[in-house]
Amino acid sequence: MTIHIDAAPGDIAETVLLPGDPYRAKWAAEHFLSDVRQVNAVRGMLGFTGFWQGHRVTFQGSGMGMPSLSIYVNELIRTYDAQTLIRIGSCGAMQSHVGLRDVILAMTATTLSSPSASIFRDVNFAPCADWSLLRAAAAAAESHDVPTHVGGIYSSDTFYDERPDLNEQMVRHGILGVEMEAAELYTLAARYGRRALAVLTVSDHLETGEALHHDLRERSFSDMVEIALEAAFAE
Ligand SMILES: O=P(O)(O)O[C@H]1O[C@H](CO)[C@@H](O)[C@H]1O
Ligand SMILES: O=c1cc[nH]c(=O)[nH]1
Repeated sequence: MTIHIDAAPGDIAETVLLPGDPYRAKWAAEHFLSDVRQVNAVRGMLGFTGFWQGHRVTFQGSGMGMPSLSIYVNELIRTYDAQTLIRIGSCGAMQSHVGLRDVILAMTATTLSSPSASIFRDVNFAPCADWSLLRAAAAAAESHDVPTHVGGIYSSDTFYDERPDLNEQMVRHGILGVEMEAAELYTLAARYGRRALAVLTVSDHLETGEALHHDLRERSFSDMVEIALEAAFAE
């Protein structure tokens, strides 16, 4: 048990999929896992452990933003010894060739700040995905009928952004989409020698202003979840 996760030792699988939304964790666990058990409800940040094709998996909500994700990922790694951590999140598209509901595999995650920024001082650390997971996710995506893009994303501290100039620089440098957690996930995975990846579904488009209803963000991103599961257990 930790301060934020009520699971007993052994209740959390080595492979943890992390949606920001705890109700996406509930939907995904009910939809994709068998023999499912709820393992966390502290602060409503739901977690579930079950089996996907014989493999033990935990879906654990991580909340919104890097400070929240940092709490869950620190506890999942340091107390529960999680080895593979895959974020399954929504994001805003930043390029015109990226469409609503497309999948993005985040090779790198640029950020202005993160809970880890202070330990790097003057260094601009480059948070990046685990190569074996990224390669496996790209291969898995080929058998899904969903346009998939691999490249850099931007992990922002704000959803309601007041710095359009920053977004302009991201767009100019080919950043595919914006979300709020991956950079800290990649940094913590690097620190503790774990595997991490962010598989994202485009829920908003910064250029067109399109935005999916919250019900769809919670319960419709099946391709993203399947790609993450297939990557996690690829041979
Ligand atoms: O859908 P999730 O996984 O929460 O991810 C995105 O959605 C939230 C903002 O609506 C932020 O957490 C952002 O990163
Ligand atoms: O951080 C996020 C997440 C989803 N959509 C956005 O536009 N931003």
